[in-house]
Amino acid sequence: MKQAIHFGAGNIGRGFIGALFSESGYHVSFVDVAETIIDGLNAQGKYRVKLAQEKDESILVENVSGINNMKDEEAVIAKIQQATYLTTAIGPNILPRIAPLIARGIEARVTGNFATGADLEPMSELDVASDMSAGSEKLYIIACENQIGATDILKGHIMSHLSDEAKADLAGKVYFFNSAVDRIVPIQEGGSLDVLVEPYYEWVVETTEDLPEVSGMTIVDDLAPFIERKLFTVNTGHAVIAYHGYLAGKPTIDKTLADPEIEREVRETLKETGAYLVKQYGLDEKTHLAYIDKNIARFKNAYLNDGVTRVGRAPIRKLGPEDRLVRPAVQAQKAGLSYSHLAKAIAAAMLFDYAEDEEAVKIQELIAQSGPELVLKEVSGLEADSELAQEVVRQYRAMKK
Ligand SMILES: NC(=O)c1ccc[n+]([C@@H]2O[C@H](COP(=O)([O-])OP(=O)(O)OC[C@H]3O[C@@H](n4cnc5c(N)ncnc54)[C@H](O)[C@@H]3O)[C@@H](O)[C@H]2O)c1
Ligand SMILES: O=P(O)(O)OC[C@@H](O)[C@@H](O)[C@H](O)[C@H](O)CO
Repeated sequence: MKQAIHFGAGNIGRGFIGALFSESGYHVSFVDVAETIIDGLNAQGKYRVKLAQEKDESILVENVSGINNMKDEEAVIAKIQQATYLTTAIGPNILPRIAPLIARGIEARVTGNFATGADLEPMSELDVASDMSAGSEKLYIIACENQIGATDILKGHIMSHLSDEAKADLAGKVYFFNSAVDRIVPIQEGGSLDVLVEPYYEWVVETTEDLPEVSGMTIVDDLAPFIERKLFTVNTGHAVIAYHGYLAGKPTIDKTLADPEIEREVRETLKETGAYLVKQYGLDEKTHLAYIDKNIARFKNAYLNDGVTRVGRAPIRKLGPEDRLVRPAVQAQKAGLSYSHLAKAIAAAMLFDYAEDEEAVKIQELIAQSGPELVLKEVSGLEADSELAQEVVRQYRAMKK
């Protein structure tokens, strides 16, 4: 059977990427530190992806297993040697931590070093033949994270752990492609392996190579408009709802959007990112407005029960210079476009004082030390005298009252 190895058996891993590989005839080996999930995958070998909609509908995901990378690095290395695809959905902050192990797998694959062979599953002649016809002598690596250039970033970490011999031998054998991944998958309740997901999905991969078929994967030769359109519409909109919802004491995204004031704020913010995207990528304005409407309808899906604290999670990452709030605001300012609603969203993110989120706690500590200006400088790369930083601080002080 064709092999895919996926790092991160969480919401998107099981609910989206792993499910697509399984549907495409791959055996999916999930790599994770969550013992219960890994044990469950090995015990059951299957789970269901349930659609968050009125009609009861679910998809059976089969041919799955799990490896705990804290306990069995050799099994991960062995799987990397067999895989056609290696994907991640683990969170941008974790990519540097898994890179050394991925590098060991690649090293073993391209040079033969480190290979124990002990954990390699025997493949039938038919499997070998079908793998060769699918091009499995090549390994395709795709990071599926909400981050611009996530695969390039992962590649940089992997390269720093490879020997010169392996680096020289990668061409034609190991490929790295950036991607944009879109499907809302909330935190799962109940502890089963099954995953509740929204019906909509989009997975866009940037390459000019001819890839072995994976259902649901869209290939483009330039990802920039896709990832920016996604990140600065779906994720900007989501973040605005999460941070304003949190401040208003709302539990979920759909319940927050039921407040017409907040819906108006979301639309105004997305008009700002939209004006930048339309100008930058020559998008058709009407089509983009329809894209905004479509996403607001997705956010209203009450079957998802998606918490504002999940969507607002990791505010240091979300306030980063290349992320969903600061980058479009900086770009809008540079282009002479309006950015006041984005500034308000940045201010709201700095007021996200959720005690169970380590990054939120860290931001509150920085603010307590030296005010919001320090966060904007240290986290967002904005100098205190920039117009954007001044507007954010003004909004922050107004909202804090
Ligand atoms: N959930 C969504 O709606 C959604 C949609 C699109 C993209 N994404 C992106 O997908 C990525 C994953 O998000 P998620 O919602 O699935 O998160 P998640 O927390 O559900 O899954 C992440 C998984 O990674 C595992 N993990 C953490 N550290 C690890 C380590 N060192 N080694 C191995 N496994 C480790 C965790 O145990 C967890 O199972 C993020 O980049 C996110 O932005 C999420
Ligand atoms: O995953 P994050 O923390 O980058 O962002 C939270 C949500 O906006 C995100 O997970 C969305 O649900 C997802 O990106 C939809 O495709």
